[in-house]
Amino acid sequence: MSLSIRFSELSKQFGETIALWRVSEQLHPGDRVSILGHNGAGKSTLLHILATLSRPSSGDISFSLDGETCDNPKKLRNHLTFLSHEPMLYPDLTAMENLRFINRLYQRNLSDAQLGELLERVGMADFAERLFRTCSRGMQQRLSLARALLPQPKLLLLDEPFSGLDRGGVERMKHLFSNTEMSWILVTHHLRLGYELANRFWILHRGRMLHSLHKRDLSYEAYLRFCEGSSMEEGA
Ligand SMILES: Nc1ncnc2c1ncn2[C@@H]1O[C@H](COP(=O)(O)OP(=O)(O)OP(=O)(O)O)[C@@H](O)[C@H]1O
Repeated sequence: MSLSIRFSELSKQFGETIALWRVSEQLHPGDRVSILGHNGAGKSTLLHILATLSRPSSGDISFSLDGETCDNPKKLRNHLTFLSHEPMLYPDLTAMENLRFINRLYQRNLSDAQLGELLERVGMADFAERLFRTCSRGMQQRLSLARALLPQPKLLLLDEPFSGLDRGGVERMKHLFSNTEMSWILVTHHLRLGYELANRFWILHRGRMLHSLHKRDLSYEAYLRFCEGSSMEEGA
């Protein structure tokens, strides 16, 4: 199963605020995109629309599964998952119980051993029996990633996935995002990580797509200059 997205002239307004203005792009299977831009540039707004969680005020967006147009959000959400600021996990369930619940929700039939392996991949194997509400912020972030990976999506939408993670957590996520056939779209203020991991870059500025770049032939210095053009500061 492959997933592609094409959107054109997408705009989103919240009352008087123009969050996105006539943004057009395409996402092909295997694309790894970093979305960059200053605070309020429209990155999360775009990600929410791509996640089918928000509708644009105007413009067109079309999703294809194996080349067939699909406009059923429920079906699409089986193939794309979203790691947002909200953990979307149950505070009074343990890490493992949360994964069992998500497993049933997506009807994936993974065994406890497979769920254990997933916890291992995100570095949470030692905390399988810990209640989610008693997990530290970084642990919660790791478990949120496990939730997003569990359905084995074709596209992972990632809003600041590195926030709250220690160095080991960042390294694990880097490894996961570099060694996957999944497409992903990453919103980040970490310019270096955004460059290292992605093969495409969408730079937003005041709701507009200022630059859409491919990594081939684009040095880190040149990339930084494009980012600086939208007056961003380099992240850690
Ligand atoms: N639900 C909302 N209601 C009203 N305004 C909103 C809403 N969501 C976003 N906005 C506004 O839309 C604009 C774009 O916000 P968005 O969250 O997409 O930016 P961002 O690039 O993700 O910013 P940041 O880097 O700070 O997370 C901002 O001016 C924001 O205040």
